[in-house]
Amino acid sequence: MRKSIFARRRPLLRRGLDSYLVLPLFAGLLLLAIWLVTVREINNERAHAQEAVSDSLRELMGTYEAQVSRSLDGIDQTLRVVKYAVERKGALGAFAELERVGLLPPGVVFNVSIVDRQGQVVASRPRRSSMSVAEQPYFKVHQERDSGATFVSPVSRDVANNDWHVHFTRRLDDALGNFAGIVIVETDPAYFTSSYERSRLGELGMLALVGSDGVVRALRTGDKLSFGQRLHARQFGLLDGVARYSDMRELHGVALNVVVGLAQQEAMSAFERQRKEKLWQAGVASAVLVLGSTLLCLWAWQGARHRTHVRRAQETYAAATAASMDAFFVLRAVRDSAGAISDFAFFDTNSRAEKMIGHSKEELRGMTLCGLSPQARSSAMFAGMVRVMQLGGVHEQEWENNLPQLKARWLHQQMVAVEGGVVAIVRDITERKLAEERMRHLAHHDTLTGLPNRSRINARLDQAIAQAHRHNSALLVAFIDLDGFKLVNDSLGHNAGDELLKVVAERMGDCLRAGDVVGRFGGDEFVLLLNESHGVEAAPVLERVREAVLESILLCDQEVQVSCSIGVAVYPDDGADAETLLMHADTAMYRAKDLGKNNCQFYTREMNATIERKLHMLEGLRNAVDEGQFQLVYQPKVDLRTGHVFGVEALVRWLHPEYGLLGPDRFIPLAEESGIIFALGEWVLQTACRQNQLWQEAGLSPLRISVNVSPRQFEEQRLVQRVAQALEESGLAPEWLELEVTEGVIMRDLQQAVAKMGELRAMGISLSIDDFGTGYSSLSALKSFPISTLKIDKSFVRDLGSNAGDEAIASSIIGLAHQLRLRVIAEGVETEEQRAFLRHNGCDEMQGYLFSRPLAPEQLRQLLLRQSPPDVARRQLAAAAA
Ligand SMILES: Nc1nc2c(ncn2[C@@H]2O[C@H](COP(=O)(O)O[C@H]3[C@@H](O)[C@H](n4cnc5c(=O)[nH]c(N)nc54)O[C@@H]3COP(=O)(O)O)[C@@H](O)[C@H]2O)c(=O)[nH]1
Repeated sequence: MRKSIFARRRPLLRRGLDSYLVLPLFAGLLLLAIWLVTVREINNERAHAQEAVSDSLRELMGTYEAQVSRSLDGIDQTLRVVKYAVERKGALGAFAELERVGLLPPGVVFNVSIVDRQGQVVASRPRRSSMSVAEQPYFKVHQERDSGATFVSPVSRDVANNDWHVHFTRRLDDALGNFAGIVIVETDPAYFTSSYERSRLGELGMLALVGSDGVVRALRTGDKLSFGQRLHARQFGLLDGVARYSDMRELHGVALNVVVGLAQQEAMSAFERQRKEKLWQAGVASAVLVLGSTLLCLWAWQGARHRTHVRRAQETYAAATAASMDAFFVLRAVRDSAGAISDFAFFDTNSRAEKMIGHSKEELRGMTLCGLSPQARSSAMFAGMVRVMQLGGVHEQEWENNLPQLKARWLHQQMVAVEGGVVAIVRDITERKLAEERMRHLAHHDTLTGLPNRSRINARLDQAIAQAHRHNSALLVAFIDLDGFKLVNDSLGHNAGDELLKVVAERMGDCLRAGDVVGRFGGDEFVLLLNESHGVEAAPVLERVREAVLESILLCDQEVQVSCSIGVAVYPDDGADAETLLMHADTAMYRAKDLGKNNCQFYTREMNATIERKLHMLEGLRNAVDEGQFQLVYQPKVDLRTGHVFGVEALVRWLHPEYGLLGPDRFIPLAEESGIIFALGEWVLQTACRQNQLWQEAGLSPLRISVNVSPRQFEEQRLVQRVAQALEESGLAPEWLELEVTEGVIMRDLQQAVAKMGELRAMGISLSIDDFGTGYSSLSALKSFPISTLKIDKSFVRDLGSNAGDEAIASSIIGLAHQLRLRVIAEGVETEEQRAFLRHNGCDEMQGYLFSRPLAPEQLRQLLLRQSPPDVARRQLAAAAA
């Protein structure tokens, strides 16, 4: 069941009043009231009952007293009548007289006797035999005392028949007033209790006739009759173990008391019944009350406990949410007349939410979501909340915020349905989203240029192929490789290289049409995807790109110029899938390189033949060293001042079994690429050293032989070791060996290069920088090179005499070299004009076709002999003839 969180906290007093603590108190008071009323009623009932008992007693007493008084009056009457008759007629005639007038009492109840002064019964009714009562106390009382009153004796046995009787006696006097005997009226004691009525006295009621002497004349309790016992008035309250209400009254004119008693048990039985009934009712009411209040109390206690939990949970929630990094919104659903959710009203928020929304909690409490932001109704947030209210449970979603009131771009929202509304936990995930975007971008883009990377280009190419297929249009895939980038990178450093790539990337981008794509494939390789839909040709874009790349760039305060080689494959003619198109574009690009760079080539099937040839060459190259297919030619180096050959440059040739004699440009890059350069370079080094040593041993003037060292060769760890080995094996002195390295090779890792050059220099070997001017050596770096010669690249020499720029460069290099105390050699000197310029500008040495092409060893030997002094030449010729 959903809990409502919209209930506000109730006031303390109300919470206290209906709390489980008040209930027992209230129940206790009610219980007390019940019992007070019950006890009071019982007491009242008791009082009424006791009053009724008193009334009954009084009534009984009245009745009993009247009865006994009547009986006693009758007895006394009889005594007086008999006395009168005796005193008038004598004892014997008295009864006859009385019987005649009917004044004698019935003999069944009373015995009447006349006793003479000796105590002898002289007459009796009913008749009995004579006997003496002289010893009886009642006779003696009258004999001894002259009293006209009736004496009532305690119950005693009759002398005649042994029956128990109460004796009432009166004194008889003679004419002189002397004692003349007594008159006795005796009766059964039961006579005085015969009026016992069960209906009034109950089973245990009491009637008694007691003498003033305390001796009981007759006592009836229920069916039991007794007499003779002496009892005090208060003892009648508890006889035979039965408690009774009793009353005693003295009879007038006779020393007797009448006593009536009602058994408390019987007299109060109605009351007791009622009392029990009331107690039972009160007991039941109490039990119901206790049970009810206990249950109620338990319920209230549980309720209070639950409220406490809820309160604590709310307090915890409030504390937790207040400190939370997430924004909490408690929103109550607002429904329209049809019951549909039309809005959400703010109910509660935390401080993070206040910040996010720019309103305080108090301000928000009076607002609705759509009231705050009308766009909210169409937002993902609103839809999510409605959904969670309909489906329940917990829902999460991320959405891009379009509500200007929320100060976040991306939000993560977790919603929980509660009774009547939702709790929304909202987190600003803008930073995470941006980071993800960045990550996504990085995964698909090149960090340096920001262009799509290889994986992205592949994906875009797949899309572009699909689109071209759909539209039945052509797609151009251009593979672009920068020419000379390596040189810039190696010479000016990686930062300059990076800058160059960024500029080139930007320029390429500027050349594209809408819908074209440029990406960086890695290193200095770029790929263009150009659509040729609707007959619009893409070739002009390629030309624009080529020209844009060719524009010079200022890097490290130097103007640098690079070009690019472009290879193009066209969908669907050159391939139907991305891989094939890229492969063919790459092939075309290599063809562009082969054709002198800075041009664009469209893929043709023949290009594959070139590639195949290249592979074939590579295969042959692997065995060429072992099979002795290489040979060295030597180009003389001439002193410009003397015109004498002072050294030679060893240049390698490959006598290919199929293709004939191949120049180094055809196989050196392949050897570099494949690593065969290590073995080939070692062979060149050893062969050159051996040849030079042979020439020297043949008596020719010693020459310094120059050997070209390629970049990978120079970087190899074992270079110094290999050089030392070549010298050792050939026996050539180190001063007759020179190694030529290019600027780019040195600049690639300047520190290590300088260290390695230092090692070689220390061995006594000379070092020169080849193709100087085409790299980007800094002057400060140049100072630290342990070199002896700079070689001016033939590209600057070619136009000497006609190109002022080249002339300026050449003369600058010469001046610079001399300032650094280096010798300068110019290569590719083909004309007298060039030689004249060089000589005139102080160039020290030259090599070129003007003087000699590269020569086979024997040809060179002949040339050297020609310039040797005559005696040396003669010796040489003789040696040759021998
Ligand atoms: N790592 C190695 N590189 C080598 C080796 N042998 C040669 N090479 C490098 O190959 C490049 C081409 O060399 P090559 O075809 O031999 O051309 C050289 C000369 O023939 C040429 N040259 C000399 N004089 C002239 C001239 O007057 N005009 C003209 N057009 N060309 C001329 O120049 C090349 C020598 O250049 P350089 O080395 O810069 O002095 C070349 O770069 C060689 O370095 C090798 O064994 N290992």
